[in-house]
Amino acid sequence: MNGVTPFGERLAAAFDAHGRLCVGLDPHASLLDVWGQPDSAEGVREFGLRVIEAAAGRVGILKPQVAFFERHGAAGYAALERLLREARDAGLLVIADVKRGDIGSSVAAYGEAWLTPGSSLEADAMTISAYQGLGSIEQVSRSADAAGKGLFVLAATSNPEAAAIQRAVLQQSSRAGSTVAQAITHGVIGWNERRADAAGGDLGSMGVVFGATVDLRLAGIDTDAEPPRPGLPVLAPGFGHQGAEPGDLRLRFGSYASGVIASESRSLLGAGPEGIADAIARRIDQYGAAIG
Ligand SMILES: O=c1ccn([C@@H]2O[C@H](COP(=O)(O)O)[C@@H](O)[C@H]2O)c(=O)[nH]1
Repeated sequence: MNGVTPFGERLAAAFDAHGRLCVGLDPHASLLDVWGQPDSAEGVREFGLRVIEAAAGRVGILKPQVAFFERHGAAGYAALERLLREARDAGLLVIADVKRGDIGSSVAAYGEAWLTPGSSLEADAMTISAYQGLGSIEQVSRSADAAGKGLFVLAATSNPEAAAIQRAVLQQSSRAGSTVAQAITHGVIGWNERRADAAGGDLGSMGVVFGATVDLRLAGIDTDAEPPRPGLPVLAPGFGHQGAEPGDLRLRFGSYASGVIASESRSLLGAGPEGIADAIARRIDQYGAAIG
């Protein structure tokens, strides 16, 4: 062990302290308008600072959607750097929703940008895709792990049009006969199991993205199976605006429920700067009741 606290341990502590709500930071142009902010880099920065102020101390996890900062070019990235720093300084675990994927050496470079301690874009975890093969994320998985960072690999995403690809059945490889979503999920579970031999911990540091709107069984994921050990972190967008509700959490995720991070963006952000703190507090209570 190199003395860093694994992401999975920090996530488990965030669950214990604040429950499983994750506030999505998605400064859509229409929301900036509601918040009285211009659609500019300054606007997304001010919007983000207020969201962080409302989230800090109430919730444990923040998920900035990087696309809404990238819209504003270099100045948008400068705003995001400031927000990542402020959020982490305020004690929030930050998952950068960047969805990067490429050949292994290029994904590793994305990992250096977002997960290197001290880098200007440092987050606690990032979203990635393995559609160029599970081997393409091996290198970034090792460096994330060494830095105590986390990864969330797209498996069964919330958008309905993803089903055709994610439910497709593999023809070759040791996972022939599995759906794409299942092969990715089992690859991630296997990675956590191998790490657990060395590191222990109740929750792994590598997770998957399962949309809260998805019937996971149709994607080949058995939600009645024995829960994985260590537990599997599941980043679950789709609550709120996309239609899933806290009461769906156990129903949808079954034996994966204990690792679920329930992510909501527009449904909270739409409350505006005056209402967001109350909206967050209400949702925390509802998720708490749903998970028991
Ligand atoms: O499967 C996925 C993966 C990521 N997302 C992202 O989450 C938020 C959802 O926003 P809402 O306003 O709560 O609908 C957004 O950043 C997506 O890019 C997802 O929706 N589904």
